[in-house]
Amino acid sequence: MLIAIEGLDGAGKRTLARGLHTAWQRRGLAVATLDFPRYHRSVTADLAAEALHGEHGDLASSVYAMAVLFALDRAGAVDEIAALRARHDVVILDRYVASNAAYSAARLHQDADGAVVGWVERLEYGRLGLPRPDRQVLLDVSTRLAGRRARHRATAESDRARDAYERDDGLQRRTGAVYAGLAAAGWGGRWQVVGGGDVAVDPAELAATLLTGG
Ligand SMILES: Nc1ncnc2c1ncn2[C@@H]1O[C@H](COP(=O)(O)OP(=O)(O)O)[C@@H](O)[C@H]1O
Ligand SMILES: Cc1cn([C@H]2C[C@H](O)[C@@H](COP(=O)(O)OP(=O)(O)O)O2)c(=O)[nH]c1=O
Repeated sequence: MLIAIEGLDGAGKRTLARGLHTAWQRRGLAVATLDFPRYHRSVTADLAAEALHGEHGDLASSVYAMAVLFALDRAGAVDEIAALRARHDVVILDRYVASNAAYSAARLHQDADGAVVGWVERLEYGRLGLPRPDRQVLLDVSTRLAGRRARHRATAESDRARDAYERDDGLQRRTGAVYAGLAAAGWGGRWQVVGGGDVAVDPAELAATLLTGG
């Protein structure tokens, strides 16, 4: 089973991915987690991060160029995803293709049925041959809470200074709206929205629901 966790910067995706990982392991399942972008393992991922921290000239100003970098990072992981799936019952992806759709549409002030969302779908699921996830989990926390956590993390961890996307409150708000639209439309497969109203998500409970298909 391929499960993608999606949401805003600071939504708590990494924390939830760890919680799901532990919950499934406790049930005796073989679990693997893969984070995107694959920092320090993929040059394209590192270039994208560096661009979002002000390097590489006007690279970050191009929505499509940034999306191509993130997409090529994933394209380089197609074999790795297949190998992980072959050896595990569940593979958790911390961000996946829908991140590109949501952030790119938000940057262009488009919504979930805008042109760039279709372009991401054709590029990544089409040309680059990325597998569609069995389930996409949208961790739907408010922009306010996600922003507060991202700011806190930036002060607590020296290597986590906020990047251009994280500093842009308007972008985060629009990204949240696009994510909601993608989930409502079932973009790229089935979605489960959790955490709405900033309620705490119980990973063990969610792990059980995802397995039973509820
Ligand atoms: N449910 C939660 N309750 C309280 N703090 C949380 C929760 N989830 C995440 N955090 C904290 O918020 C920050 C961002 O969480 P993280 O999982 O790294 O988010 P993301 O991967 O979505 O950017 C971290 O400092 C984390 O410890
Ligand atoms: C994976 C991915 C991330 N992004 C954006 C979301 C984030 O704002 C930014 C960095 O990804 P993120 O996973 O949040 O990295 P960090 O650990 O540095 O916080 O890139 C895309 O626009 N498209 C993608 O495909």
